Amino acid sequence: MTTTAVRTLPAAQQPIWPDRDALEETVSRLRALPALVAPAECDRLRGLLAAAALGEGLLLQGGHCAETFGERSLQQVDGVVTTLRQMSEVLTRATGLPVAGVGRMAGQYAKPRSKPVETQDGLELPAYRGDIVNGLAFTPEDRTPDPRRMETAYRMSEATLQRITALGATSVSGLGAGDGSEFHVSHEALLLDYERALVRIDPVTGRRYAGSGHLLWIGERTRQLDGAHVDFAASIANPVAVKVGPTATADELLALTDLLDPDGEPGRLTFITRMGADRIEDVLPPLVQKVTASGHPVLWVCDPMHGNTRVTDSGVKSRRVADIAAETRSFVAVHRDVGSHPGGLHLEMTGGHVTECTGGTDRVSTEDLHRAYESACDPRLNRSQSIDLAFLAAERWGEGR
Ligand SMILES: O=C[C@H](O)[C@H](O)COP(=O)(O)O
Ligand SMILES: C=C(OP(=O)(O)O)C(=O)O
Ligand SMILES: [Mn+2]
Repeated sequence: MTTTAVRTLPAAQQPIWPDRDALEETVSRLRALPALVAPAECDRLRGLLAAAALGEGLLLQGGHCAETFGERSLQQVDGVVTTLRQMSEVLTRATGLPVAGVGRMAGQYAKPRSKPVETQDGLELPAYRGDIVNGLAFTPEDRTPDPRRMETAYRMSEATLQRITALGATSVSGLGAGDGSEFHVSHEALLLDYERALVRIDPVTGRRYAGSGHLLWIGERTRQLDGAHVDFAASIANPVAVKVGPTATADELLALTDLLDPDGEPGRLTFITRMGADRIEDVLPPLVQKVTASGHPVLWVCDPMHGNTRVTDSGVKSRRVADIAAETRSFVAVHRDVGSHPGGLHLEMTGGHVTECTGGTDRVSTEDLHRAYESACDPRLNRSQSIDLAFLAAERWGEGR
């Protein structure tokens, strides 16, 4: 498909940029910048995901719902990477399987929203769509989409990758395979002006790679078969994932495998299911059965966060660790029943002591939520709740081995 044709496909969840000149300027500047990740690094991750898809490994993907701009966000990188590493160790010890650590990091700046606008005290403004689009403060200045933010997102991603490298958790080629310190980055490929501007051709192979992150996923709200996001994912050689919610049908998933992984190459395509603890046991089995029967070697991963969001009586978005644990348990049980491999976890989490989800060893209560609610979007597991979940997962995954 030509670039012109790609641009005419419907693209959900895109901002309306008021300043078109600034958009064009920013896009041409981004086009001239180097890719943030290298093709060989993306291929290396694809290899790790292939092992997981074949039952010989696990994916542990985690980080903030929405990364934000500024120094504070860079300071939080260490906590997320360290927590993911500790969780990986717990999982590897219990299962004997290598765990591919992948951050929701260095590019997780764009958010799809349920509503395009937010109203407070009679004032209606555009919804916050992530720091790459607009600001969180409820003012007309902040909420007006500003395309120049895309260049800031690039610079912040660059600084985040440097920080990860400084931690010795660098991805890939440099540190060599299998030494336990590999780390890759991922984000939702939502903002197409940004993603398209960072696609680069690998001079070695001539293949097109997204240069914005190693693994990109398509969200639940933008996975339309005839939409621009799926088309974009089909056009790049990186490993890709798709979020799969409870309304997905087996036919849709089979169509996605045909569009995104026509050659059935393990490691190319991951389905991240996010059904909700109360629905997973009804809706997941037929999907897994039919995709498995088709012979496509997709990697199945559980996001136990997005199907379990609730709004408290005081209007705060939260999640219960008990629901997150229950969906994780059911995910493993469903795959064991079908005979497929439960391939890992996708989490919204942080290394800090936030109070956004309730429960866990440190017993965060609904009353505690206001104490340290720092997320710009969805509620994350704090450090201790993340480690709790790693032990729960280790128990479940360890049982069948
Ligand atoms: O992170 C995911 C979505 O952006 C988020 O769940 C949407 O939340 P909303 O319903 O507040 O728009
Ligand atoms: C938007 C997200 O999830 P989903 O597409 O599954 O709703 C997310 O992962 O933050
Ligand atoms: Mn989220």
